[in-house]
Amino acid sequence: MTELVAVDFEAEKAAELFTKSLHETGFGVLKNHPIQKQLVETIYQEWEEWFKGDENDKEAYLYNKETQDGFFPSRVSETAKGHKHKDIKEYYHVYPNGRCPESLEKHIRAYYKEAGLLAQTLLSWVEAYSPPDIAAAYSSPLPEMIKESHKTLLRILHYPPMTGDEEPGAIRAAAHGDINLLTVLPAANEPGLQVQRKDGSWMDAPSDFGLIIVNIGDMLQEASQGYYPSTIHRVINPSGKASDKSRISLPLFLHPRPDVVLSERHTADTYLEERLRELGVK
Ligand SMILES: O=C(O)CCC(=O)C(=O)O
Ligand SMILES: [Fe+2]
Repeated sequence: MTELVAVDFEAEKAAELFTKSLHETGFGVLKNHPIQKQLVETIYQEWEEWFKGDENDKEAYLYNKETQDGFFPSRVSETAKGHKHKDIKEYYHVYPNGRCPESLEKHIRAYYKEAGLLAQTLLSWVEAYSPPDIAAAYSSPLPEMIKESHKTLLRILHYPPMTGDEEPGAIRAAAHGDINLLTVLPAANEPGLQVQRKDGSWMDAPSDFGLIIVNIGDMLQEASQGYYPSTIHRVINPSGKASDKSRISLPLFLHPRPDVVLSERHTADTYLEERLRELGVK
C-alpha cells in the first residue's frame, strides 16, 4: 500500500495539498491533470518496439558524452552513487537540440512540450508555497529558471525482462536521488518504483496508469535549503510471472539554464558536472 495520495489537479486546494506532500515526502502525485494519457500510451508502445528492435539501429544513436543525448546501452548504464553494480536498464535521452530517431520524433517532442508546460505550473506552486525566507533566497522565480533551458531532459527508460543472468545484487535502478530541480514521471507500464521513508523503510509509489508522479531533485533541495527534500527512490526487479515483462518509463528531468545560481555554493552547471562524473557517465 502506498501512502502517497493523488491530488486532483483541478481541485481548489490542489497547489497547497500537492506542495505539502512534496515538503513532507519529496514526492507528490497528480490525477486529473492536463497530460494526455493516449499520448503517453502511444510513446510507451513506440519506444518499446524501438528498444526491442535492431541493435544496429540503436547503436547508430549511441550517446554523445559531451551533449549526453542519444542511446545509453545497458553496458554503459548508470551506477548509482555509492553502489557497485550498474543498473539493469537501457535508455534514450531526448534534448531539444539533440538527436531522435525520425519515426519517433513527433510524439516524443509533443510530450516534451506538454510536460514542460505542466512543470512550469508545478514550479509556480512550489514557489508560492515556499516559506517567505526560503523563497527570498531563490536567485530568480523557479519557473523562470527552466524557461528556454536546453538542459531539460526527457529520458525514455527500458528495463528489459529478467534473464536470470543478472549480477547478484543488481537491480533495475539502485537507490538514488535525482540531480535536477523537479522530475515529472507518468506512472510506468509496470510497478516497481519505491520511495524511501524517513525511517529508511520503502513504500511503493502508486502505479495506476494515468497518474503523474513528481519528485524533488537535489538542485531544488539545494535551492530551498532542504525545505523540499530530494528523496531517495529505486526501481526493484520483478519476480514470478512479471519477470518476463519489460518496463518502460518516461521521466522528464527539469534542469535550469547552466548559468542559474542555485545557492552560494553552486550554479546549475557546476552542480550537474560534479554529479555526472560521480555517475560514471561523463
Ligand atoms: O523508472 C522509474 O519509475 C523511475 C526512474 C528513475 O528514478 C530515474 O531514472 O531517475
Ligand atoms: Fe530517479
